[in-house]
Amino acid sequence: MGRQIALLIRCSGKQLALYAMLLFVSLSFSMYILLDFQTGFAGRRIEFESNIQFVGQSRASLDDPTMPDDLKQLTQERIDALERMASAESDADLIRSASACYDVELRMLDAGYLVADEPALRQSAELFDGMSRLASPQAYDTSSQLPAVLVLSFISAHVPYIVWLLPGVFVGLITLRLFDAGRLLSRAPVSGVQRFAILLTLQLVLGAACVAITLLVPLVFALLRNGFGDVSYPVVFYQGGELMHLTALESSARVALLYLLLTIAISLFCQFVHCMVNHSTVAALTGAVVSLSPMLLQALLAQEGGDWILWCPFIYFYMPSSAGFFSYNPSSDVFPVEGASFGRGLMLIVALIAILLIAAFIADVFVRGVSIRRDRLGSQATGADASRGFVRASRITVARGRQAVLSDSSFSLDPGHVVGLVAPNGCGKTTLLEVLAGNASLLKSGSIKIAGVPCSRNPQYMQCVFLVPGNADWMYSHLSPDEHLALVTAFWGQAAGRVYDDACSELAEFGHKAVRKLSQGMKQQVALTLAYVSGARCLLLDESMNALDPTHVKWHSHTLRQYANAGGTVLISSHILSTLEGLCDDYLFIEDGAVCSKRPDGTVADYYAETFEKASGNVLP
Ligand SMILES: Nc1ncnc2c1ncn2[C@@H]1O[C@H](COP(=O)(O)OP(=O)(O)OP(=O)(O)O)[C@@H](O)[C@H]1O
Repeated sequence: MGRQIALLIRCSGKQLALYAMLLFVSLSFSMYILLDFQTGFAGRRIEFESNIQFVGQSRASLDDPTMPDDLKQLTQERIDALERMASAESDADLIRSASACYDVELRMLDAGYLVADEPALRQSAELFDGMSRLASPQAYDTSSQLPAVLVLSFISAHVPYIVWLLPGVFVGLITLRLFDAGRLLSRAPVSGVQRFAILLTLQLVLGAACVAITLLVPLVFALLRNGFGDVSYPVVFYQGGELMHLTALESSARVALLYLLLTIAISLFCQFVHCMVNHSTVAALTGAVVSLSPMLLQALLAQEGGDWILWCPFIYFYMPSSAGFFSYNPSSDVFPVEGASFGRGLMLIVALIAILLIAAFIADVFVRGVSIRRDRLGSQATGADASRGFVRASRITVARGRQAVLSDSSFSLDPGHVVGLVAPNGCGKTTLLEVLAGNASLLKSGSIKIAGVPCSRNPQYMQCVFLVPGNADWMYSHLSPDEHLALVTAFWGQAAGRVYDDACSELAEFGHKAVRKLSQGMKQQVALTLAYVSGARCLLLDESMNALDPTHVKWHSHTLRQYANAGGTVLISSHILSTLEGLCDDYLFIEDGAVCSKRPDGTVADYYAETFEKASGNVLP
């Protein structure tokens, strides 16, 4: 499994690089703006300066003989504090005298001499008291003065919340796309548990890489611009009604931890949704929309906080709130709800991730497991005339939704045979190939067995069979043929023989190009080579040679013959009957909604004309 995961990580490397580039451009731009951003303290300084203008007025009021003595005393103390602030030579002096000033104002408020917003005043007094107790309190006016490490929490507070969702959605999208229904790896012979473990590990590794990239961009930027700074720089803020003290490093570590957990939660949620809808884009978008809930909850919180909100893990993902406010700057808007704390949030988030993990696992393994149960039931049906053969279909009825496509059909395919599948458009060739390839949900009754294993997505069955669909959508457009070959070798784990080596060397010329840049014929060459490399004993080819040039038709016909001679079974559908003519030993025709096995006396083209064209009266002059 390690080899498979390592390969998938390597295959995702290009997308990761693209992510890093996009992020670098967008974050660098916002960082450029943010690094000159005024911190809250700049506002405080203005406030203090305007207070000092009132010193003169206050001093004059001291001459009023009617003024009570205790008020005179308090006013004098306030004037002293404001004057100390005005002449403060260091940040420490400024903060300590501001704290003394708030303290006097509080006493004036208590004595009934001051009319003010009491909660705000008390909070400011407490914050400045907390700051003034720090060993070296400092007051930075702009973000470009902050220690580099603190820029992470500063950025977390200012970058739009949507940026923090990007890695989770991105990781969800690129990992789940690999296993989307119909894609190459969705048919890999791995168990549900193994696939789940692969996806989970991939999400963790890529998620951690994305988080590292996202945090590294502002960190490098800040290092260049701000210098290293002091990692023990104090951060003071309110949380759940309590004054908190953190160092810059602790605050940034909280940001990184929350970010990683958020990424895991989103990608897990995407995986959970993917089990239900089997569409990676829908899953990733749903994950993104749900992940926006912290913003909605914050909006709710601002209006009315209720105790219930404390039990919503999503609100703790709101990083400016949970990780400590972005600087020394005293803040009162961090978790206004009493009882909310980072510790509690962490506990709830971990519980949420555990629940998502279990839910995704159950959905992934058990929801898909339904088809296995049905297949077991199907396998109990006894065959009428299909008692031998490597592939055995016994009285099968196949339907797409309510529309029956094939009814009550039995046939068998022997090893060493190349069998042509012939019928007019829409008769059910593709549907038959899909059901033979393990899509048991199409099988309504009867049984299909390959090498004695009942049709299902279970690994033993999927190991025996390899379907090459008619179009190239099942391959990964951003990966090269070489990467596809590596995936098939890693997941199917077979690949042997000279013929397969020859097929691979045929691709050497364009093996490094992304599949989306190949022509139709080149894509078909890649697809056929993947089939040989899989080592599956039964190949199902859906019009897989229609775009090949005559030379490649000859080459692959020869290869398929060798493949059959080595004990393989090939079922190939095509409308180009001349291609089948020189290649096939037997034929399956679909007539009147049922499959029948025949070896026509004359050419297959004559049989086709006789059976399908004359029957429909659709004969050209
Ligand atoms: N995805 C689908 N959803 C619903 N019905 C489908 C789907 N694909 C095919 N069908 C229906 O199933 C029937 C058989 O289609 P199928 O694609 O198996 O035929 P075919 O013989 O492969 O045709 P062609 O030669 O044109 O490729 C058709 O009636 C078609 O309308």
